[in-house]
Amino acid sequence: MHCKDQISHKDYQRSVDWLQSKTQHRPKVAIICGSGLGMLADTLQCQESFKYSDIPGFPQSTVQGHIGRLVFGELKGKTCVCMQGRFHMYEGHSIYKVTFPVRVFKLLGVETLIVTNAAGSIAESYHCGDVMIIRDHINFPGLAGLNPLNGPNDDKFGPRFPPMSGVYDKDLRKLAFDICKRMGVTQFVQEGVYCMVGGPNFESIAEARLLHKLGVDAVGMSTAPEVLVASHCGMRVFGLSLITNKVVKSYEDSETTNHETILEVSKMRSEMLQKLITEIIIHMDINNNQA
Ligand SMILES: O=P(O)(O)O[C@@H]1C[C@H](O)[C@@H](CO)O1
Ligand code: HPA
Repeated sequence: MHCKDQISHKDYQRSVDWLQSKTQHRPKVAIICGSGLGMLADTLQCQESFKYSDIPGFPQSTVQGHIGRLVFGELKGKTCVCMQGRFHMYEGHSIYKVTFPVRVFKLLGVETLIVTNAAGSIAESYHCGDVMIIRDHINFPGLAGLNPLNGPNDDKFGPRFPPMSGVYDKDLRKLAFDICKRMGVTQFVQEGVYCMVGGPNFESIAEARLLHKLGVDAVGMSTAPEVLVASHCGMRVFGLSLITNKVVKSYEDSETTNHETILEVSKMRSEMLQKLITEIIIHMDINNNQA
């Protein structure tokens, strides 16, 4: 990855101009759907959708379970934009391309970003099918210098040295938990630390044990770069991990992880997740339609 891959303000604006010429929707909330979780977009009313391949500057989704469409619409009167499929570095995209849509959302007027992902559990108490409200993250690629904010800082988006404490909005986390109580699903709900690794391989046992020692609750291959860029440009961030598999931490355990099982578990819980996210959006303060 080189800073030469960095994307200019003009390039983000080109994508924004294209989208605004095609849709009247002016979203305040953006949702990034993780592996197998794209069905949420299908529940939007008054939908208008665009294939990534048609949007200037957008890369292509290549992972199964990531459809590759940007869907605009309303959830109970609140205007949203939903990524049916995200980009991962392991697909070969630069980290700037992975986070490209987030800055496009910012320029479209989005104030709140909701990120979802499929993740493996490191915490002993977690089960497959649990939903983890993300309290914080460990960004391994970021710690190693692979950061979407590398290169000359664009002050129009945010400061050179952004803080990363308290990124996952406390009020939205509380709102989500209260909604889970009302939905009667708290037995499936956790709150914890998500760790991003580069992928595309799943973890070795020694790596899984290391993550456990570091206080990681769930591990995945996305989310942190998008959250970083959103937070840098002042967006409010809320994140959910769907626990799709248990990460093997014992040499006696012969179980292995695969993407197909991950997609099956995502499917199983997608309805609950859709309901939860819809309720969160309905109940969050949104300065709707005042672009
Ligand atoms: O986009 P997410 O983070 O939901 O995708 C997860 C991590 C890998 O991309 C893939 C592994 O099955 O699912
Ligand atoms: N490890 C990394 N990424 C993942 C996993 C996992 O176990 N499950 C879903 N995404």
